[in-house]
Amino acid sequence: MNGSLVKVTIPASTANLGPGFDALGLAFQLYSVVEMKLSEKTTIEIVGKELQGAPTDKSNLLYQVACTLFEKAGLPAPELSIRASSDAPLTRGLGSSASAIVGALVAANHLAGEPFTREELFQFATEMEGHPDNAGASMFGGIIVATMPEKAGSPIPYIRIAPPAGLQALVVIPEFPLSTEKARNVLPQVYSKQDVVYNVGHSSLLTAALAQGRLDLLGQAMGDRLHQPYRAELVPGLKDILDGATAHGALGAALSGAGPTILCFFSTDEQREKLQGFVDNVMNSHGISYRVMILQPDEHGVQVEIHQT
Ligand SMILES: Nc1ncnc2c1ncn2[C@@H]1O[C@H](COP(=O)(O)OP(=O)(O)OP(=O)(O)O)[C@@H](O)[C@H]1O
Ligand SMILES: N[C@@H](CCO)C(=O)O
Repeated sequence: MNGSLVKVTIPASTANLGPGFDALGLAFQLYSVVEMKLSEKTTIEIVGKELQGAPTDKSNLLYQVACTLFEKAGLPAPELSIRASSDAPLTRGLGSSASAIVGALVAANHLAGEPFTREELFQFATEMEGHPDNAGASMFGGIIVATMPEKAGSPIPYIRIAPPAGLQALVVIPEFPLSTEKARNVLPQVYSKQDVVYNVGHSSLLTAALAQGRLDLLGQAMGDRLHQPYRAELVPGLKDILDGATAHGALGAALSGAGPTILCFFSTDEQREKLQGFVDNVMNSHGISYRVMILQPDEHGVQVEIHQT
């Protein structure tokens, strides 16, 4: 039996950045940790308050993903000792499921003797999530531009962009959870040509602005008509923040992933202070409990330490 303990640190992430629905992701310096080793009998320990509620039996996502990795490698289902903790909350739009999937794949791949490359692990993570935005950011760090491949089962085409210098995010995290499934179920099946053209233009401009460090264009480029207008009914305060953020210090604002977290980009202390007062007013006027975090982009993606036991 491989006696090593694999410790994996995975960044949380935000997806979409407004118009880049299922295509753009950004990693944050907000981390979860998965420790995994082969064992006689499976045990799963969940540490800290953010992951409370996650199952501690073999239905746990981390165990399930590790088993899938072993199966893909042609190995029998393993018994594992798993310990998980996180500074990022579950079901809030900060990519917890993607970071868990990425962490479990990377850890299990080491225990299985590294049969797969990082690119292949990204493909598996994307297939499990159904879209590459959060998974790419957690795997590689920085800003990820990615799409599903034309042919199922093929490598995921993506480009990583270094985050522009000085870019920071103020994230407003409501206390209530919102599952991605619920937030996808409110989206229409069909869109008008005008709305599709709007998003193609905005997402393209946003990607180019991020690549060239044009923070001045984020406010215009982050407009979206594909998901935020429909998800606003699930997130009190979202519409007010999206409508008013750039007049109150933000470079641009968006729903983070499927929500309910709301993301406001800024780059100076003055902008942050103005924004903080604005979001406090909006959230309090809606009577919503929330917390605010200031987050910097993560540049490294998933990190691995191996400890011999
Ligand atoms: N460390 C973990 N251990 C077990 N299950 C986890 C872990 N992290 C996330 N999950 C599972 O992922 C679910 C959350 O996934 P969901 O896609 O709804 O939200 P999210 O990933 O936090 O948000 P988003 O995808 O919008 O950024 C949790 O309810 C839980 O089942
Ligand atoms: N792109 C996804 C992210 C959440 O997993 C969505 O907005 O539904």
